[in-house]
Parts: sequence; structure tokens; C-alpha cells
Amino acid sequence: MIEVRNLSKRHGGTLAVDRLSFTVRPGRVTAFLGPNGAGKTTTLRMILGLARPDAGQALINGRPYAALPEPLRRVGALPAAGGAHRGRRARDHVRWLALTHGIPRARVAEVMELTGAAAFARRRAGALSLGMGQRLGLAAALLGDPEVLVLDEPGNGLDPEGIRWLRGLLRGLAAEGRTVLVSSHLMAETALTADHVLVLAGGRLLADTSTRDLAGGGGAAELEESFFRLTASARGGTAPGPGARGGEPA
Ligand SMILES: Nc1ncnc2c1ncn2[C@@H]1O[C@H](COP(=O)(O)OP(=O)(O)OP(=O)(O)O)[C@@H](O)[C@H]1O
Repeated sequence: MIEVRNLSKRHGGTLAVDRLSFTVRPGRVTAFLGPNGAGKTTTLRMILGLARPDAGQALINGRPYAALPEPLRRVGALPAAGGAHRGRRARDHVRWLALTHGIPRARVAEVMELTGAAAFARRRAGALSLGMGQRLGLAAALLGDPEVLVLDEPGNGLDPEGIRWLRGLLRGLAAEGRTVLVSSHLMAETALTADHVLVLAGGRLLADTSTRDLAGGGGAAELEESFFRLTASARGGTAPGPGARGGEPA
């Protein structure tokens, strides 16, 4: 479970995150949606202890990330803090992570196979394509078999097979009872993958509801329409209608 309570963060003159509160529950895929600059990455970085909140707090299973014992075994993150050194081979990067976190070497082969990173295991990180880099990042995120996944645009750069694979992976992880928070700009993919959606704009929460509800029981096209309606005010259009901020009690 991830709990965000009254979280705020200013970058210079920009209020990137504005008194944000939500809960990400286990057993489902939660999509984190919002236009460019909405504050998604800033929020995810605060959840992962990579940025310090100006106010409020973000807790993972009741503790700030920095206070988690064996964080790599609790939380899988993408992008991870300190990505692969450009000169290091893909497999060596994951081996090094395993070694420094007391994770058995056999697990390295497992996650390399699972993510398709085995296909370019001997390439240097600096020579990987965008999608290969994402697969390597996902291998690192999954290494510790974590119960919480925090992934910033994991589909970025993946090919169609990779997107489909990612969808199955995320749904499988949620079905195992894990907490899965994924930021995305892809409405069609969100409609297929996510059970629940959080919509952010201007650092504030506009919706915290089931994907089905936001899509009005429809599919990807309806979800996209609802997203545009909801975020219109943030883009200088009309304000969202009543009941947009819905969902369930905290
Ligand atoms: N390091 C920084 N310095 C200054 N401003 C920043 C910094 N990081 C983010 N911002 C600003 O904070 C706001 C939120 O940015 P953030 O990256 O969190 O949004 P986002 O929802 O992840 O956007 P995108 O969808 O484009 O990735 C934006 O106005 C951005 O310009």
C-alpha cells in the first residue's frame, strides 16, 4: 500500500505538487494519469525518497521509503535511483545490484529472461535502445521480487510485443496481491491494463476512481474523452463537471 498525505513540492516558482492525497491499494493496477507537467514524476520521486516534500508525507507500507528495511526487496522502481553505468554490460548491472543487495544470483537470470533483457545481456548499457533500456530497468525493478511497484512510464519505447508483455506482467503482479502504480500517457493501454486511475493536473488530484467508472463503462475512447473533459481546465478549457472527483472513500 502507498499512502500520500497532503504532499506538496515547489520547484522554484512552480508549485509542482499541491496538497496531494491518495492511497494506492494492493491487488490492482493503478494508473497515474495527467498532462505534461501535471506533477506525476515529482510525486513518484517523493514516494521513492528521491525528492524531499516541502510538506506532507508519502508512506510505503506505513513507512517513508528511506526507513524501509531492504528497500530493493520491498519496492521496485522505474527509473531506479542510479541507473546502469553506460559502460557496464546489461547483465553485469543486474548482477551488481543482486550482489550489493544480497539477492541470489539465480534471480538475475530469471529477471533477465522474464523481461527479455537476456537477449542483449552482453551489450553495454550505453549502447541500448530506449526499449532495451526500459526492459533492463524493469529487470532491475523486479529483481528483489518486491510487493510494491512504482513505475514511471514503463511502456516508453517498448515495441508492440513488449507493450503486450508489460500489460500481462502488471496484471499478473496485481493479481498476486502486489501494489502496482504506473504513470502513463497512453489511454488505450490504460483502459486495457489499469483497474483504477488517479488523474492529476496542476499538482492536484482531479479523479481517484475505477477505470470503468472514468470510462463510463465504455472502453479506451470513452476513457480518453473523460480524461480530456477532466483536464480541460488545466489546459485552459472548461472546468470539469460535478462528480468528476469520485471514487471511493480513503
Ligand atoms: N527539477 C526541476 N526544476 C524545476 N522545475 C521542475 C523540475 N522538475 C519538475 N519541474 C516542474 O514541475 C512541474 C511538474 O513536473 P513533473 O515532471 O512532475 O510532471 P509530469 O506530470 O511527470 O510531466 P510529464 O508527463 O511531462 O512527464 C512542471 O511544471 C515542471 O516544469
